[in-house]
Amino acid sequence: MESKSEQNEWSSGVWAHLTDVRRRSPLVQCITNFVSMDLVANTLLSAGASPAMVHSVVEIPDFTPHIHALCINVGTLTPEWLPSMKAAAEVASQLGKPWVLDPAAVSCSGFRLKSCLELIGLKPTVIKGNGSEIIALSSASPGQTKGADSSHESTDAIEAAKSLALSSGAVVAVSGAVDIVTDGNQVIGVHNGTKMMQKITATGCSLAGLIAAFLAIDSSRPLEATVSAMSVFGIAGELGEAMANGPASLRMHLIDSLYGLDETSVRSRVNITRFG
Ligand SMILES: Nc1ncnc2c1ncn2[C@@H]1O[C@H](COP(=O)(O)OP(=O)(O)O)[C@@H](O)[C@H]1O
Ligand SMILES: Cc1ncsc1CCOP(=O)(O)O
Ligand SMILES: [Mg+2]
Repeated sequence: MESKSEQNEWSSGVWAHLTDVRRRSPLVQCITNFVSMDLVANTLLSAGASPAMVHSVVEIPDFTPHIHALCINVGTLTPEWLPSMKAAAEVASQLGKPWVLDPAAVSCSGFRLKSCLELIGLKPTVIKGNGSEIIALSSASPGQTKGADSSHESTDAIEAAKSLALSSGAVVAVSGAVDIVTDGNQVIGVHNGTKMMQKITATGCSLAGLIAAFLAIDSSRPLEATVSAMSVFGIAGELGEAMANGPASLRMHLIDSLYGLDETSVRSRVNITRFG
C-alpha cells in the first residue's frame, strides 16, 4: 500500500506532465499502422500535442530534425515501410529526441520480429507493448500469436519487461489491466483504465503516441513521463466509460474526456503503486 504522500507525489507529477504537454504542445511524428492513424492523431490533439503522420522515407531528412518526439508502430508493417522507420529512428537517436517503439502484433511473423529487434538496436527511449508482445520480444521468439491482442496478463510479463529493459536500455511499458513500467530496476504499476478500452482498436497504439508526447516534455525522466501518460490515458477511459453505451461511444467519450481532464479528476483518480 502506497503512503498518502507517495500518492500525492505521483498525482502532482501526472498533473504537471499533462499541464506541460498542453502548454508546450510538442510535435510528435508518428509512423503508425493504417488501423490506428486516426485515433492516434486525435488522442494527441486532445491531450494538447501536435501529431504529424509523416512516413515517407524521402521526407524524413527534412522533417524529423524538427520533431520533439517520434512514435513507431509496426502494426501493419511491410518491407517498404521498414526503411522509413529505421531512418526516422536513426535521426531521432542521433539528435537526442525521444522515441517510442510499439511492437504491435510482433509475433505475427519472423519478418516482424526481426524488424522489431533491429529497431530496438536503434535505441528507443520506450518500448510499449501488451503482455504477449513484451514476452515475445524479450525472448526474441514469437510463441503463439493472437495478432494484435494479448493472450497474457500484463503482470505475467514483469520479468520479461525487466530483462528487455536491461538488455535494450529502454524503459519498457506493458499495457493491460495494470499498466507496468520498468527501467529494469524499478517496477511501477498504473491501475487506471477500464476493460472496455480493449474493445476499441488502436487504444494501445494511441497510448504509445501519448507516451511519446509526454517524453517530449520530460525526456530526462522517461520512466516518470511514461507512468504519467499511462495514468492520464487510463483516467480518460474511466471518465469516458461513465458516459458510454459501448465501445463506439467510449471511443468518442475517451477523446472528449482526455481533452477536458481537470486537476480535480486527475488528482482524485491517479492510482499508481510500486512493485517489489
Ligand atoms: N482489463 C483492463 N482494465 C483496465 N484497463 C485496461 C484493461 N485492458 C486494457 N486496458 C487499458 O487499455 C489501453 C490499451 O491497452 P491494451 O489493450 O493492453 O493495448 P493493446 O491494444 O496494444 O493490446 C491501456 O490504456 C490499458 O491500460
Ligand atoms: C487490429 C490491428 N491489426 C494490425 S494493427 C491493429 C491495431 C492494433 O491496435 P492496438 O495494439 O492498439 O490494439
Ligand atoms: Mg498494441
